[in-house]
Amino acid sequence: MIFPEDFVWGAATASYQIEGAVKEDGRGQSIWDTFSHTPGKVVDGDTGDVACDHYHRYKDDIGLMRELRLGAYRFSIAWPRIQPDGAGPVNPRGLAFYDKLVDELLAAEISPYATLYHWDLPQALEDRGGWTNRDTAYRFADYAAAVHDRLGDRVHTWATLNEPWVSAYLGYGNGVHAPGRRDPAEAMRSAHHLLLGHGLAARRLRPGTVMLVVNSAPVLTPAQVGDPSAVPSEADAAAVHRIHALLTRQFLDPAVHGTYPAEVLEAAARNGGTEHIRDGDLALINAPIDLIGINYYNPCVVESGPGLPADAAWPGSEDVRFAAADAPTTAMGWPIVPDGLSRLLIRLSHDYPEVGLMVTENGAAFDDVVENGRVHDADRLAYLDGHLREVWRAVQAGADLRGYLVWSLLDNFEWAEGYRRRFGIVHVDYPTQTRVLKDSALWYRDVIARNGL
Ligand SMILES: CO[C@H](O)c1c[n+]2c([nH]1)[C@H](O)[C@@H](O)[C@H](O)[C@H]2CO
Repeated sequence: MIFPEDFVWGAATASYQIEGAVKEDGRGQSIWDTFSHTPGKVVDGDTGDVACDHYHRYKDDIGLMRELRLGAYRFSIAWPRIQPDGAGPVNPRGLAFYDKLVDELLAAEISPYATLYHWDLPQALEDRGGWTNRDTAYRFADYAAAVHDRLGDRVHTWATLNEPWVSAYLGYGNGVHAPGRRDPAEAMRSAHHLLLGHGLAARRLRPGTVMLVVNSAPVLTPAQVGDPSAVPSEADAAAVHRIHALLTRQFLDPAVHGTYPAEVLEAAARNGGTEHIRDGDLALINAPIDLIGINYYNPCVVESGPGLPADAAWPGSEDVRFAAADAPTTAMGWPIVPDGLSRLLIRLSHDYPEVGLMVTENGAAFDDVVENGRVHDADRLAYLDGHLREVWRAVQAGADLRGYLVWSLLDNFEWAEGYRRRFGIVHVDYPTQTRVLKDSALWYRDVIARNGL
């Protein structure tokens, strides 16, 4: 299975998950600093205070990327390093870190892909309402412009947001993520303001390549997981359609087509109203973009559940049951369904033919053991192999798929799960910060060298 000649192979990380140095060089506090230091929010009371100490070890980590022959590295920029309070003058020492990071990547012949927002909102903005406050969208666009002004001569691929659904619905809906608020109406307002920030920022990142990164999944009934030809009941089909609208179309329809699905407007009307959606907003959100970044881990399995209330993370999910899939699971409990990725990519290439696609995250957590300086992570290697075969199938089916970025380069701070869940193809021993290339990393290096499987 050989991929197109210009197919991009890379890896992804995010600032709060790997950098550490949370009080260094003028960095301000983020909502994840606040959240992780709040007792009971993160497993084992873990925080990103040190993480992988990437802020100090980035040159060595880029050496590992070069050893793996990565073509691209997707990282995120910590807004609180650039504007400690989320607005106003740029902190030169914060920007200088990314300046050096980018130069080191270019020296290693690795293309820098910068994500501007991967969840570490400056706490000062949260204190003024965070993403429930429309003004935050405008602050985000100013921040994006300041970063682009400094790095845009060398960074040519930009992601505005990482997974606005997660930011809105886990941050403001069920509170599992920072800032830990639990209000469906606030979640829906936040989703809209995140999209507004995306649209305002996208216009200020040209002439770069601009993408919106979304967590997405094929929404399937339990029977469809193993049998794509399974015919759902009318009620189950309606549940699938509605959840696909809430999970994926809520973000891609406005960004690519300048419209909201009716299901989203109906959910908003039942959860706080739609006054936050002002005339002209959708035109602002619908800024031209070049790519949709797809973060895929597993399908979303649903069936009708008459009488069930909406899930707090899913305003509008009344009468829907989120079901288990008949499949093996990762250490996160997520079902392993590789063909879900090809089914998703082919569907999105049909729904949004105007833009290209890139897999910006795919990977798996398994419990790793270091034996004689090696990590034989056969389960992660099998997961990646199975999913890459589906990426290849999607390309053969005509999807305009530009590349694949594995999540993640390094074991890192896995949000509310802390450090107990390891997604890296490189093992990190946190007490010593020793890095070890897992078998999956050595395998991935060979995939890249062959440009295929
Ligand atoms: C349903 O999974 C989401 O799409 C998702 C999974 N993941 C993500 N989003 C985030 O973008 C990463 O920061 C996480 O570390 C990573 C692993 O949990």
